[in-house]
Amino acid sequence: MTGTRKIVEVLNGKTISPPPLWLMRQAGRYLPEYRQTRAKAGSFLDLCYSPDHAVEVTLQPIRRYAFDAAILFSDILVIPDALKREVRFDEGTGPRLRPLEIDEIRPLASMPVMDHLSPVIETVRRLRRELPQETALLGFCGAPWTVATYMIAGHGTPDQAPTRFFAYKEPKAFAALLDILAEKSAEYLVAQLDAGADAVQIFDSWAGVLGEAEFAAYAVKPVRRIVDLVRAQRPQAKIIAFAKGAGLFLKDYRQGTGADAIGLDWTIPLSLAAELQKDGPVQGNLDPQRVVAGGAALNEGIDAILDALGNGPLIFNLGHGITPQADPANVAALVRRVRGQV
Ligand SMILES: O=C(O)CCc1c2[nH]c(c1CC(=O)O)Cc1[nH]c(c(CC(=O)O)c1CCC(=O)O)Cc1[nH]c(c(CC(=O)O)c1CCC(=O)O)Cc1[nH]c(c(CCC(=O)O)c1CC(=O)O)C2
Repeated sequence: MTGTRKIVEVLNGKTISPPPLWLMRQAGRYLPEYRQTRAKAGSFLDLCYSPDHAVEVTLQPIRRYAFDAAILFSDILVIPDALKREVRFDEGTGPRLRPLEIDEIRPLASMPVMDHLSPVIETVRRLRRELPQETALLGFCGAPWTVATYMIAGHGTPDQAPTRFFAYKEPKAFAALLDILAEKSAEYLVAQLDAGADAVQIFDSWAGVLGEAEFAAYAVKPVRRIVDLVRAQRPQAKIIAFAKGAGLFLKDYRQGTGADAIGLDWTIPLSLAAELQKDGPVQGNLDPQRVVAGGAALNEGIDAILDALGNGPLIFNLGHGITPQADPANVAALVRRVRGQV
């Protein structure tokens, strides 16, 4: 049945017109129905670990927009949470974790994560049963670099300076942390695939702060390790890798990581995107603020992407997650325009 899922077809290199689409963070705060469920669920992580609620919020944008893929409602920080880093999401201030000390790194290797994450895997299983047959189901994890930035600093930071500093001062310990995160993440992705995910995405959302040597060592190498570990167990796995802000470093990113498709943020020129598309599927890359602006800004952004990338293997998406300020009516307009229904 997966043959009829357009996103799986594109991940196999096929050009489909109009392109299939989904949006990062499509289940989220911009939807009133998400906010209602969120209010009932308790904390944000309670929502992530409650299959009933996580299935409900994942399905909400599918009911509204019939996106070609659902993305599992979870978060990249469930891995540190499973590693006992005491992850908390305070209202409006973003995540807080217990900052990692250097001597706490190596013991992480022997910590099991899958018991803690079993409710998320149950959510995947239920979603595959409840989604329309033609709708793909995507799983995901954070890339080791991006997850490490939260574990080292203990919270989000503007340019990940604490982690860049730590990596320069303690390169061996930092490399060990990235290795451990790659192994735990690969185990988590294989479980998502086995539970019914058609493909998985690896989010390296903070790759854009890395210099050339650091991008190779902290972004490409650990993601390649996840891809190799997953493919060693599930050779047919379809993997999307998204390194936000990577710019010209994307030229070697598909080959360097072994990913089937690469996600592009909105700062990637469409001329470069078209070059990258010659090597395989690309995903993106509308500026999420165009969805907030709506009107001509939204339409012009969509048209430029379809003109430049619509004749090759493309999964239409934003260049990063949809923001809470987006108007659901603008998302409906986006879907109609991408599908040529205007
Ligand atoms: O600012 C920071 O560094 C912390 C960011 C943060 C995270 N989870 C968070 C927050 C607070 C917030 O979004 O306000 C907390 C978070 N994660 C999520 C939500 C829901 C929403 O966006 O309104 C929220 C807000 C929760 C709430 O307040 O109700 C859910 C989430 N996180 C994520 C995903 C996967 C995806 O993006 O589609 C998904 C699933 C979305 C879906 O099912 O449609 C992944 C995620 N979580 C996170 C990151 C780090 C980078 C980033 O935020 O963009 C990333 C990767 C990424 O989106 O690029 C960490």
